[in-house]
Amino acid sequence: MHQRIPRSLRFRFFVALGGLLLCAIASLAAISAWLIFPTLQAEERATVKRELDRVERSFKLDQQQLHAQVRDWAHWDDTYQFIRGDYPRYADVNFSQEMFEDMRYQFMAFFTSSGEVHFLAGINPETGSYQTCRATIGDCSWMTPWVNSMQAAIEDNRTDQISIYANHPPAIVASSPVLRTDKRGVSPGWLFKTRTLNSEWLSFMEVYTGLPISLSLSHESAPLSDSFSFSGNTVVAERYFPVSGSPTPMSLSIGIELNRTSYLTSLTTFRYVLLWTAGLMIMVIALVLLLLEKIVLKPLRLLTQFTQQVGTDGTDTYGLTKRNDEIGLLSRTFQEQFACQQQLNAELLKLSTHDALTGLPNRRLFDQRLETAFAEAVLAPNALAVMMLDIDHFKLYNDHYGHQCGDECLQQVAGAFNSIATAFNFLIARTGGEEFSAILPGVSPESAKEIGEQLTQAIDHLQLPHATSPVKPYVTVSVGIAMLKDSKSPSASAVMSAADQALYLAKAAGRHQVVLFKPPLANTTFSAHNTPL
Ligand SMILES: Nc1nc2c(ncn2[C@@H]2O[C@H](COP(=O)(O)OP(=O)(O)OP(=O)(O)O)[C@@H](O)[C@H]2O)c(=O)[nH]1
Repeated sequence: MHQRIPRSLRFRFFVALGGLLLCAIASLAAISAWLIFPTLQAEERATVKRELDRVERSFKLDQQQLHAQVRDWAHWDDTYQFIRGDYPRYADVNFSQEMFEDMRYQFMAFFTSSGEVHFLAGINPETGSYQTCRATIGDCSWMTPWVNSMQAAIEDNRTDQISIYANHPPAIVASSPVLRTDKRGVSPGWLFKTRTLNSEWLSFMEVYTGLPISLSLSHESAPLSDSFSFSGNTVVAERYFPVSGSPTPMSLSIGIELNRTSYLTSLTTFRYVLLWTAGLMIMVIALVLLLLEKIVLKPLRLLTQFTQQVGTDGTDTYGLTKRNDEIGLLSRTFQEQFACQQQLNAELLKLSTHDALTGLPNRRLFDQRLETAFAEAVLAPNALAVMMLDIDHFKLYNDHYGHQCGDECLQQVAGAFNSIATAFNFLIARTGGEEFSAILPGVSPESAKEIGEQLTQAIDHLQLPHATSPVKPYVTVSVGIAMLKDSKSPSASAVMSAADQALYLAKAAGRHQVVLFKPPLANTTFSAHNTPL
């Protein structure tokens, strides 16, 4: 039966590894949420901002070109003469609908130095027809808002600059004072040119920038700023420009719509990388677990079972001791240690149950065996004889030959006793200094006496010299025997006591004899019935 380990190494390792895996996944999620995704989003915003910058540069370039063209025209002697009234054919020679369309001009206005209209030309946004006038009347009345704004700019001294007019659609307006080509003298007036930011202009900008562009006017003044709106696969970004020449504060916004392909591709790639990383991590951990289970945990589990099993039947069921690794070494060491411990236990047991001098069982073992034999005899019921044997005049032996020789004598006597006990299969123990006891289960009184005789004869045959013995010139023994059925009460101690009494009689009767205990008869003394054989 293998003991279950509630907090096994395997359990602890799995828990630790599970925790580690959770931490790693949580870290990946945290890094993604707080580092990778914001970085990707910031990168996307930067990309959109760069595109807005590019569109703004194109827009500014268009304004500068218009301004440059206005200056070019305004600083031309022909224009100078025209505004002074010295070149009447100027308009016919230089202006045409094709020129306005080619240069993407909507409207052109010449003003005198006092701000009066000198000449106006433009393409009517309603009809698309080219018109030239000297005043904003009749077919040229559509020019009135332009002229008003421009005259306001002249009054405010806002000339020689580029502005955005909040018309519908809005327009960029460039102005310059008219001067001679060599720029000498006083300006006789001003030249204004407008370029409407209409659908044609948007198409032009789209071709120029390669981006879809939108334009809108807002009735709120906004500083130069950006706004972004991300939705699905597209991002709409707008850049706001302040608008001049309007009675109320207004702003113009140029918007672009961009595909989020790059961002979404990066996102998808990153998610794939993340998934693959997590998947690979789980796979590696599963593989590590598998290897760990196969290489370490399973053998360790078997080793645990082996250590439990070796204590009971000692078998190496899983062949662990044959392994050439640490588990094999541990198993072999454990097996050796266990064998060594078993041997030590056996030796300890022998030491605690056997007499060190003679090697015969000692009193402790004798008492245990006597209790068992007694219980079995009572249960059977069966005959049980016990025997007490004592060397005669051993004190005299010791005194004469010395204690050392006494020990050797004891060993020889014990050896002779043991031979007989082995032959008749009974237990004989050294239960005192020169006293021995035997248990003879299932023997009759006669057989017991016979065995007693054989034991005394065996000692006689040893012919161990005992010069001071009054009995014989060699070592002799006396034997007392008692049958369980003859003892005073049915107990192990009672039968031993009876055997002791029989031995006493044997000694009293001159020693070197076997006496069988006889139970006292009514009105008779105990000793009268226990006579030497
Ligand atoms: N050498 C030796 N002597 C022992 C040992 N154990 C007991 N003896 C001796 O055995 C002797 C027993 O003497 P007693 O009890 O007087 O009996 P005895 O001299 O044999 O006389 P009886 O038994 O009456 O015949 C003592 O002198 C003990 O010292 C032992 O282990 N070795």
